[in-house]
Amino acid sequence: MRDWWKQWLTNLGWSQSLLLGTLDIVLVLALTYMILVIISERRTLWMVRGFIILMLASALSNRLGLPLLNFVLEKLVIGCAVAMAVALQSEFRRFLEQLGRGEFRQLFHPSSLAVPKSDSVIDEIVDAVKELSKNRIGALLIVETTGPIDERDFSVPGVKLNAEVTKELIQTIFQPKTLLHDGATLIRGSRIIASGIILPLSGRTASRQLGTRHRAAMGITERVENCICVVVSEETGSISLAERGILNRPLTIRKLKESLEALLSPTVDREAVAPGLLSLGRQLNTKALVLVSRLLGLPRLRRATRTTASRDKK
Ligand SMILES: Nc1ncnc2c1ncn2[C@@H]1O[C@H](COP(=O)(O)OP(=O)(O)OP(=O)(O)O)[C@@H](O)[C@H]1O
Repeated sequence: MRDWWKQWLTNLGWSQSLLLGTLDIVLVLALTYMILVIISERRTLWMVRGFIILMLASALSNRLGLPLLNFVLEKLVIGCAVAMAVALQSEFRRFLEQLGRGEFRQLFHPSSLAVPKSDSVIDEIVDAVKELSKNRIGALLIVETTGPIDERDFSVPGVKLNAEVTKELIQTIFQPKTLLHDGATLIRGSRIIASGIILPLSGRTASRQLGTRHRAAMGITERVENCICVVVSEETGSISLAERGILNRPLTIRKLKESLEALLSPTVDREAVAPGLLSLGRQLNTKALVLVSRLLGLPRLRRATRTTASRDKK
């Protein structure tokens, strides 16, 4: 196989280096696209961009023959790589898991942005949490931010509900005498998907006061980046919000509402950085049409491009 490949490349002659060069560029582009898909947040992208700049600077200093600068930059690159591995551990974990499961398509497929939570859904959640906290009823809500969570990330997937999010339903679920009060409840968009979900616990050392409910919230949010958890303590009635394995507590109802609004609305920080391949294709198509219409001065083509652009905006 290897000999055949070598023979084929030799037969190609001068076009061999061109072919390999193109293949090299295509593979690097594919890798870059995959990284953008995995990162999926502009905030994190800046960090990766900074890292790439450092690597380029290190390569440049090597080329220019500046050994001292190169030495410092190389050490900096190694330090940053370790820091990034820690900071992006959930992304790395997801990447390795998808690779291990053989889900290659998902590696190139940006998780579609979830329907932004309407104010009414946030209000229903906040009102329910307020009542639960007042009555010291323990609760654990998982709220999806971008894209659905894979059920396999839960220890036990719970009981499917698929019901509209209302404060009455959330409060009813967590009443201590109901069958579903134990475990977590999953909210996707404006629907309650399931209840009685058992989550993986966080391995991080947390405050001694924190029991399994809080550690479960930390566990799922450090494992899955596209969700947050709202926790109401049964013991104290305090409210906590877990994001990326970090527990913010205690929160007032006002602070919880502000945080939910900030985290669940599609703001700049949560904007996807890698467009879907379809939308990428459509954008390229539009740009090509604009160029052709400008060159040829065709009014119809111009109108067509305007229509495509406005469809994209919608
Ligand atoms: N792995 C888990 N996944 C989902 N829910 C869990 C998990 N472990 C515990 N819980 C929920 O937490 C409850 C037990 O809470 P525990 O007292 O251990 O935690 P806590 O963090 O101290 O919370 P609280 O302040 O409400 O007492 C269980 O009854 C169950 O409903």
